[in-house]
Amino acid sequence: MFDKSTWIRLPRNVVVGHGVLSETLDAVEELHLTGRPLVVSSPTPYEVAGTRVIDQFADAGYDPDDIIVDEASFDAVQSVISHAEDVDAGFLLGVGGGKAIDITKMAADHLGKGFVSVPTAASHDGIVSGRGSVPEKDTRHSVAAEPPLAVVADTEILAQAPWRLTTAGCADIISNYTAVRDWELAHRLKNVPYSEYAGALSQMTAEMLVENADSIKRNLEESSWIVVKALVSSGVAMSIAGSSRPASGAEHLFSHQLDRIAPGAALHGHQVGVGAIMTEYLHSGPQGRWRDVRDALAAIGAPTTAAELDIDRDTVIEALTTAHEIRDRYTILGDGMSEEAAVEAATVTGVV
Ligand SMILES: NC(=O)C1=CN([C@@H]2O[C@H](COP(=O)(O)OP(=O)(O)OC[C@H]3O[C@@H](n4cnc5c(N)ncnc54)[C@H](OP(=O)(O)O)[C@@H]3O)[C@@H](O)[C@H]2O)C=CC1
Ligand SMILES: O=C(CO)COP(=O)(O)O
Ligand SMILES: [Zn+2]
Repeated sequence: MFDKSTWIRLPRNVVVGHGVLSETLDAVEELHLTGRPLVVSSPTPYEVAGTRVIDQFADAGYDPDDIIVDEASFDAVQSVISHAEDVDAGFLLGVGGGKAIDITKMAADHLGKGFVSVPTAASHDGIVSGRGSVPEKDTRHSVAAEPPLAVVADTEILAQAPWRLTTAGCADIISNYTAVRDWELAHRLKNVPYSEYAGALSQMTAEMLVENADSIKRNLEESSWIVVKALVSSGVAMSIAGSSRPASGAEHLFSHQLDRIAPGAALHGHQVGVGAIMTEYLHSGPQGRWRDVRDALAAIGAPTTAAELDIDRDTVIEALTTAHEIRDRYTILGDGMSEEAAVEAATVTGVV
């Protein structure tokens, strides 16, 4: 008997373009959401976009409330949940980078309330995904969360954000190459469920971004357009898969481990990009495609070395040799790299 079933939860409205922040109210009203809007943001995005979103709702007769979060943690999620309950929020808008958006989608999931994603940086592919990524002690959880009902991505705002945030988003997409390789490997070796559609979409998204690398330039708003479309596409791949597998493999485990050992040193996207150079080397060997990954990152101006991440050699080696412990996700790292092998991979690829 055929007894498979799946839920693919995708946004209804994806609004992308110059000045579309002013259409947030329209995008929300079109969803028939009711009650009090709660804007969840972090300090800079609050200034850049949060206040304008609040004003829009206030002018339209809503009674918006807001809360500022500083870190991606379960405590922060809990504080948003408590605040939303206190003010009787009807729906939540996450305004910011990956941190604010992840916290909001997890809080909305717990509350059973609608969630709207308003990215202020094209820095990560969690803009659309129904996953939240949160560190806790020695591990990092990829949690099922409320996918956005609508996404409002204003390319004017994204283009005005620091350029390094955009190159981080590009690197998060380029890392899909190795994430899909790891996923295929886990399927073959460990019978992990694999979705051909999600894998193909994720890989195609990375290929299209690399093909468009020449058009991704500082001070060019069209760059934000190209990158945010890729981030949306990658998030859709995660939604189809029902996991972050299409966009998160060993290169993400390496980055998550860096977040523990060297917190705040570099952006998520930049770390996973450098991780992808080394994990591609592990997949395909010295003559393999790791140079293509490195060159694609270099072409868009993302870091390709530990020094560019502001991380020292020993930290890279420690993160590589311990990354497999972060979570139960089978990757090319298997049951762990020896120190000698980690030094070899990081040295041959020029990361250290
Ligand atoms: N759920 C998922 O599927 C995914 C989740 N992620 C998660 O997302 C996070 C990484 O996202 P990222 O965006 O890099 O992290 P942050 O949200 O921490 O944003 C990075 C920095 O950019 C600042 N910022 C954001 N927007 C602007 C702007 N318009 N102008 C100036 N500064 C701005 C933030 O300011 P401030 O300090 O004030 O916040 C912060 O300092 C990680 O926690 C990662 O795990 C990543 C990919 C996928
Ligand atoms: O960053 C992600 C995809 O780009 C997903 O994060 P996780 O590794 O926590 O699932
Ligand atoms: Zn990522």
